[in-house]
Amino acid sequence: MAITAKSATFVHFQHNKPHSLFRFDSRSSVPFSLKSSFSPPMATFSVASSTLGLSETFTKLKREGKVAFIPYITAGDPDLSTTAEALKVLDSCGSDIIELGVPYSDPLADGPVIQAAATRSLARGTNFDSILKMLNEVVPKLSCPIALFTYYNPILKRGVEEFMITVKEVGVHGLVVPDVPLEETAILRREASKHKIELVLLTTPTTPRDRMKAIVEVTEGFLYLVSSIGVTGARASVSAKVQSLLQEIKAESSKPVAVGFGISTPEHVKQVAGWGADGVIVGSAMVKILGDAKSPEEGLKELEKFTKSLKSALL
Ligand SMILES: O=P(O)(O)OC[C@@H](O)[C@@H](O)c1c[nH]c2ccccc12
Repeated sequence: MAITAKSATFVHFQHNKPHSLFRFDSRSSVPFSLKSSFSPPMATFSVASSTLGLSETFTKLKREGKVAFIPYITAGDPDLSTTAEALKVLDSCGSDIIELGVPYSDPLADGPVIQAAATRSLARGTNFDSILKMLNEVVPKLSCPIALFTYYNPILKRGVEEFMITVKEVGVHGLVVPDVPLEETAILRREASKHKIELVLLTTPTTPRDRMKAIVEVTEGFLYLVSSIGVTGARASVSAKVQSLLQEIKAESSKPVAVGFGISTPEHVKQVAGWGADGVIVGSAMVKILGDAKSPEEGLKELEKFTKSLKSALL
């Protein structure tokens, strides 16, 4: 299904107005009535994570002359026990960092595949506490770090400090909040660094250079370079602009840069790594496999095959 501005309700990343990362298609403003699934913490967790953090992972890979493979999946789709197994599959297939999406009722930056996954997951009753409970059990079995992916409002709803404490307790290393504008990251950054959570910020092909520099300055773990405007979703090709964007960013900072949006084949992975990316992020193509499968077992088998095919492009 082609992602059109209307269906996505979201035209492209807004870069010059600080109020939001995203500009909406005026014909379809997204209602902010939240059906969010967050509730106050029910349980406490404590697990010391023995894995490396995000930036340590990139430092290690750089030393080995390798590029990070970073898959994204939506928690609770098709269900949380399958998510737990999928995390182990992705880890065992050589993922270097895993992005785990917290399903949300208004995923503005997501294309149809991930939006549908979030809807299915919420419909099954997935909520933040059940995700934490699953992570508390699975993280100690993983060798790669988890970067939690959530929209801003659920964090605000839970309280920034409480959110950071809780995710740290279950062993999460990183956090990506795609809809928090740079001007509003101060409190997030303060609480994240207090609890040793690496807050990853995003830049896009239309972010002005001075704004990109400010974002690169404060991002932790790595910089997420969005390859193309629009929403998430597998694309036939990755914009060649990424190559010059990577050069521009690397002229400003030695921080690792991982590229996402549209990457869905081994050729894409090889191409983006060849352009100088320190990491390659694949989301929708992974989510689609789990969402389309006739059973969780089939989904996990297909996920393993697909992940190995992409990872082999980096070896
Ligand atoms: O789905 P893609 O096109 O492979 O892009 C990765 C993307 O899914 C993942 O990083 C992500 C999921 N939701 C997001 C919202 C904004 C930016 C990025 C994301």
